Amino acid sequence: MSLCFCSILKPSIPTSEPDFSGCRVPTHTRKPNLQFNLQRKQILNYNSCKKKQQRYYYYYYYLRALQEEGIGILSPDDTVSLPEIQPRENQQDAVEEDVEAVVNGGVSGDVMEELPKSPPRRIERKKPVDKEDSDDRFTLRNGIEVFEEKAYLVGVACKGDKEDSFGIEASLRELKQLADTAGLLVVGSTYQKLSNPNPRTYIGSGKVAEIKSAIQAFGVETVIFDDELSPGQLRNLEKVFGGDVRVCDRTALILDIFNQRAATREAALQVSLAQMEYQLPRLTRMWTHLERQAGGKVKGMGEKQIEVDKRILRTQIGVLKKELESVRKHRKQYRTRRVSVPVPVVSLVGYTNAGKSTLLNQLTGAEVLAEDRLFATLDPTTRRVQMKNGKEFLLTDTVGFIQKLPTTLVAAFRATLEEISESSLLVHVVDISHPLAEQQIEAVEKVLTELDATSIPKLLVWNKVDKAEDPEKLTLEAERRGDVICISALTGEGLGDFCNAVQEKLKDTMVWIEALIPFDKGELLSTVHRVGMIERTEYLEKGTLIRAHVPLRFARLLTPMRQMCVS
Ligand SMILES: Nc1nc2c(ncn2[C@@H]2O[C@H](COP(=O)(O)OP(=O)(O)OP(=O)(O)O)[C@@H](O)[C@H]2O)c(=O)[nH]1
Ligand SMILES: [Mg+2]
Repeated sequence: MSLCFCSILKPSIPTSEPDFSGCRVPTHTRKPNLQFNLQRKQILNYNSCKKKQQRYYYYYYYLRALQEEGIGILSPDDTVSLPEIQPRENQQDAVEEDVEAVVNGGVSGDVMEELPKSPPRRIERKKPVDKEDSDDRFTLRNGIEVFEEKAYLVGVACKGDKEDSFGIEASLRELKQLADTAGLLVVGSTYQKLSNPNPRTYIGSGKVAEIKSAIQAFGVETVIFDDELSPGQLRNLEKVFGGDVRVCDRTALILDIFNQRAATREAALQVSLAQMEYQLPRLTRMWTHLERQAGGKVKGMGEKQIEVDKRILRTQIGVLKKELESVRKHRKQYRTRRVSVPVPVVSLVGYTNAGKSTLLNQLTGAEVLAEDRLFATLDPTTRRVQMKNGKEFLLTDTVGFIQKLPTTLVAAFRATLEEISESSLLVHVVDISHPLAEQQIEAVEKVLTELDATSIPKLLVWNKVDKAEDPEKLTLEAERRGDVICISALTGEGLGDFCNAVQEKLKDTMVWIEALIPFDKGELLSTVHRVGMIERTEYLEKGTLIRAHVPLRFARLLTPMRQMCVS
């Protein structure tokens, strides 16, 4: 996994070829999916990585990224040629390391059933054989071979914390899913109940010691906290856990997933910007090595460097913002064009993995990626839905929400989410088979409030009824409530009812008009049929008299004909 604490600096990968003899060339030779800051990612990973094989892996892809296109922030003299390193002959397959799990670990309370138990306290794990241990952990993700870092998860349940309706165990389960999505290998987890988080280390000193022993026992490379840590807490924890262990939080993890998945220029820019803004107060760690290398003799050198870095980072944030602005201008023009077509826009919103993209695909034949992973969709996709009765509306798939969604990301995706705020109707898709469906609904409502989208009419949809324990009971409950539709986006069940419900809801968002449409404006009449709801038609001498519900924008277009009617 490559946590994207994007390096913003001139790369410090040596331009002369380092000694990688005996290292394995990545087996997947597919073209790496060049992301906006892939080079920077590889450089930082290279620098923070101690294992020779891993370092070679990052070096290899860094060079490939350079060779492919030369994107990123690099000066021309950084270009180096790909070293010709022969893979070793008769390379042995990885040898499974024998880790003996022992009970009585240091986990307080019952953590997730499916997560491995806590590490042994007393029994020391055999020291891993570097190469074999690494070889086993190369996997292919999104077309890029990545190294699965070993991760350990940590949560804190604060007493009297009403906001955390998910509960610490469910929240950690979700964090594990996020870690899986990011390509990490979760080896254990723990949590602590506290009245207040420790301002220095977030968790108590006993828990810190417990995690330290887990790090040694499992060879943990990354410790992930379920909540956002302050830069100070991050620094202190890294100090206690030791220089090689990376400490990060949920926000950094989500940012990394977004970074891996950003497919369009706008998404890549948004994520890069959010990463840099997240990175700015946390720069310290990258330069502690200067102090260490100098053996303390040139104290303060790292500190000066941090100031320089911060300045560079701020400049780059400015550049990114400008670039993003121009991309957004284009998007706005496109949206304005679309607005001139008076078809109502319906947006799918909901918790990540609820089935939004599957629903869009079922209704429109779109081929949006839908998979059992968190944050499969980052960019909005809009398609036209044609109903059997000839009516139509535009359906937009959007990025999924999650509890504890970092405010930086909500802000970063605000532009993309403008799609939502300009919709006539929001369809809130819920995975009703999920044990925490209610809590997920609340989390989505919270984000919608942050986005000022509460005034837009909503339709609640219970998806995945086919997967629910008692689908019949759910259907009865939905009928009793009257404000929710039961569907299965996967099997297509209930989609007819869904479209009718959308139509009904859209009607509430339309305005009532009476207009006399001249016979030579036939196309206007057919538009009314497609996007509005005609209740009465009368053929008069001067044209067709209609009484109908139409979208507000379209009503404006019909103003002259509405006046003709009055006269
Ligand atoms: N059993 C069942 N599975 C479903 C249904 N709808 C979606 N899924 C599955 O749920 C998983 C997530 O579906 P997506 O459509 O990608 O979910 P999404 O809401 O777009 O997720 P993000 O893009 O991550 O926000 C996929 O594996 C789908 O096949 C359904 O009605 N029934
Ligand atoms: Mg999706």
